[in-house]
Amino acid sequence: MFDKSTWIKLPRNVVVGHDVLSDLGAVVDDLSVAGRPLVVTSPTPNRLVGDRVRAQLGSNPATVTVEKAGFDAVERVVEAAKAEEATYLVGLGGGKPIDTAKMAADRLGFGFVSIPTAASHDGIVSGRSSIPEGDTRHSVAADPPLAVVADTEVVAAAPWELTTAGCADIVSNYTAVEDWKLAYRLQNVEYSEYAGALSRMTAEMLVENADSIKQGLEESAWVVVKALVSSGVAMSIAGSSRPASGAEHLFSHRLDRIAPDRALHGHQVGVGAILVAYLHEGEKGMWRNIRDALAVIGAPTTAADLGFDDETVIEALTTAHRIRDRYTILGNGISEAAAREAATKTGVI
Ligand SMILES: NC(=O)C1=CN([C@@H]2O[C@H](COP(=O)(O)OP(=O)(O)OC[C@H]3O[C@@H](n4cnc5c(N)ncnc54)[C@H](O)[C@@H]3O)[C@@H](O)[C@H]2O)C=CC1
Ligand SMILES: O=C(CO)COP(=O)(O)O
Ligand SMILES: [Zn+2]
Repeated sequence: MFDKSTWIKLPRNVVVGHDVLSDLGAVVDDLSVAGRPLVVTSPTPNRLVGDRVRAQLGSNPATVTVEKAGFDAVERVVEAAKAEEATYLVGLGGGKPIDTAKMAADRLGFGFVSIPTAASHDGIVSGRSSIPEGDTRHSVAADPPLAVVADTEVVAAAPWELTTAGCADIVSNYTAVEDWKLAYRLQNVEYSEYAGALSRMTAEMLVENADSIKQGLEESAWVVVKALVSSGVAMSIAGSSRPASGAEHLFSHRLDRIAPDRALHGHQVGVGAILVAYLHEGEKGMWRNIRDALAVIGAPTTAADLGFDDETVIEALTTAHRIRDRYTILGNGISEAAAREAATKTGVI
């Protein structure tokens, strides 16, 4: 008897482009969400476009400003939503307020709208939240946004390193998919050909366009946001972050525990992808293409670029497998000698 089933949750409206913030009211109307919104943002995005967003939402919606991500912030948003009798949330800003809104919406059983002001990683469109707590970080499943409204004029004006971090998060899909396939072959982990192919194609298209991704060009923001959307869709199809998160993400999550907020998520996973590609295929493999693409974009390719010393990178690489139960090329852990060889041969240290 055929007994398979799948449930793919996707955003209903994805609106990307020049001045699309002016369409926000229409996008929300189209969702048919009744009642009042609560805007969840952080200080800079609020200062830059908060008033424009609120004007589009009508009825002068209340705003919660998140300075620091974490479960406390999620709780504060939940309480504010109840106090304001809000019926849906609007996440406005970078990954921090969007993840907070996503988690709070999940807790409340509300829908939420994502308005990214930076293309810093694929969490701005995905159904995953990454919430820090103490020196750990929880990666939690939630529903994806009902709508994504990404104004490329706003995104293009964000600090350039946020965009290069988003690019590197996409480039890291190469190794994430290789890890996923490996887990399928060795551990019989469920693998989706569609999600794997979409994720890899997204990385390939970004790398092919790497030369045209330039600071100050709104077209670059367009290319990167579209890639982040595509990567988010791959995760939705898979029903997990597997298509976009393999050993390079474990490495980054480990760095986050050793030194929180030292470097951007995307930059860490980019350097992780160089190392992990080397571990998969050795000296003649993809790692050079990954490194060169990151270098063209202007993303970090070495430990020093990230602001880490060599020993921290070795520690993170040899202990990354402990982060979560996700089979990757790291298996049950690689030796210090293997980690040092990979990091040295690739020029990461
Ligand atoms: N859901 C997921 O899969 C993932 C979620 N995350 C979460 O995302 C957070 C990191 O994301 P970020 O976007 O780096 O954090 P963020 O929201 O703190 O933004 C980074 C900085 O950029 C500024 N910014 C944003 N847009 C701007 C603009 N248009 N102009 C000027 N400044 C602007 C913000 O004010 C902030 O200072 C982490 O705290 C983590 O919790 C990180 C990785 C993956
Ligand atoms: O960052 C992500 C994908 O790019 C999400 O992955 P995690 O599930 O490892 O948090
Ligand atoms: Zn990521």
